[in-house]
Amino acid sequence: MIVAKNLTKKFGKQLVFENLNFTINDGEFISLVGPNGSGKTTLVKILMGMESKTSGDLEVAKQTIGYVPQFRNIDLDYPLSIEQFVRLNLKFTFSLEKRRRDNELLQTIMEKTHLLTLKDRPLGLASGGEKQKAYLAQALLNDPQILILDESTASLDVEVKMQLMDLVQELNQKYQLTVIFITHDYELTKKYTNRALLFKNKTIESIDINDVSEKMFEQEG
Ligand SMILES: Nc1ncnc2c1ncn2[C@@H]1O[C@H](COP(=O)(O)OP(=O)(O)OP(=O)(O)O)[C@@H](O)[C@H]1O
Repeated sequence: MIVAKNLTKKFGKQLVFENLNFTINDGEFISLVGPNGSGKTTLVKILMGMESKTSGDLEVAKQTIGYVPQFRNIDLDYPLSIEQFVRLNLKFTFSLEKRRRDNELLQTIMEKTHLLTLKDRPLGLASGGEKQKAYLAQALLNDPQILILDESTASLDVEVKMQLMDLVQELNQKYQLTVIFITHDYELTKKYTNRALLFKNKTIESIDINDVSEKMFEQEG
């Protein structure tokens, strides 16, 4: 569970948001919505311990967080295969027993993300959707209870976006994974998420999914 109490963030004199109060329950699929610069990434960074808060509290029960970043361009001659790339998130160990368990875990994750048949494909030659699945698999390797998707679908075409979101939905439903989806996409919010947290006027509002409207996705603050 994630609980924010009067959470405030300033960069120097610039107020990003103030007095955020919200709760995210285990197993929820939440969208984090708001205009450019409203503080979505900053909030997520505070959640992951990468950025400090100015005041208030943000409590996260002892849970591991997996982070799937925005789509990245990868050179065509990037030297790792999909499986080798996913493996980067495994800590090196001399223990043979630990290595055996890591390999089993890797296989399970590759299966869950439907990457087994693609494992030897060079990452640089993989399609946008396949790359995104590889980032997802890498994030899942730490067995997170919370998954953050940072506009992960932004530059994918509609069909591929849906495939990725279907997969995340499957993980959310089967394993009670909490998902926080940072997005500017109205359709995906409506189709996949249970609730929206909307940044507005430097604070945050919880919006029932039935009340989420296209207007909330307009970019002007
Ligand atoms: N390290 C930093 N130092 C100073 N200002 C920052 C820093 N990081 C972010 N900001 C500012 O804080 C505000 C919120 O930025 P943030 O990236 O959280 O917005 P966002 O809602 O994620 O935007 P977008 O939808 O464009 O990704 C912006 O005005 C940004 O310029």
